[in-house]
Amino acid sequence: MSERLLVLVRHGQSEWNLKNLFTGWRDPDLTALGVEEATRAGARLKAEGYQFDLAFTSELSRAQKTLDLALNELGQTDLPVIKDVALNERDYGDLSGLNKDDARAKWGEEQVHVWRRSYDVPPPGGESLKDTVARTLPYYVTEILPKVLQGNRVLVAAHGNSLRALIMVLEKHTPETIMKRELATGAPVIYRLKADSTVESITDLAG
Ligand SMILES: O=C(O)[C@@H](CO)OP(=O)(O)O
Repeated sequence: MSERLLVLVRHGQSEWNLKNLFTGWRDPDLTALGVEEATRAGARLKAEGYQFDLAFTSELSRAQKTLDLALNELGQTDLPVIKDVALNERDYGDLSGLNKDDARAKWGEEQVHVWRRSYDVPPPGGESLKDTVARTLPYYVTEILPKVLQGNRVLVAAHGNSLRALIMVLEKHTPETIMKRELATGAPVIYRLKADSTVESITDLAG
């Protein structure tokens, strides 16, 4: 029987997560803690007995490095890896590089929360979650999902908001409930899919 296994993991802490800066498409490296989180993610997956046939990641180094570190722990450094811009973080536009607390002081707590977590209000010059879904979902449907349904065990290392875009569909969130769905760095979320591509089970390896 096919496993139909899909594991999503957000990259480990980045330099800009640590500095509390809006990151989006900017390309900071992982911190030492981020390296540790990514390594731990791979070790957790290995301890639970997971192995993979294929991996996907974004074109940003924090996600690629997280994947490399996890695969190293899994003993799967030769796994085929597909990198695509469709899995990049949500573009934060003009907010990229700004400090989140400075932004709250300038535009107010509520406005910044709306930019960060609302479904369809984009930050100035950037993408809303809805815009992000519009590029990640077609990629998921055409490139990732068919591989899972064919029986490949698939690992995806990407970003808080590009993964929330996929999770919105997988977990059937509404624009309201997705606002509260946070994803911890380096914490794999394991989905088993049914043959009709809906979710059979979810296991969160957070903590
Ligand atoms: O800065 C970013 O790109 C994201 C993810 O770290 O931040 P936020 O949680 O504000 O969407």
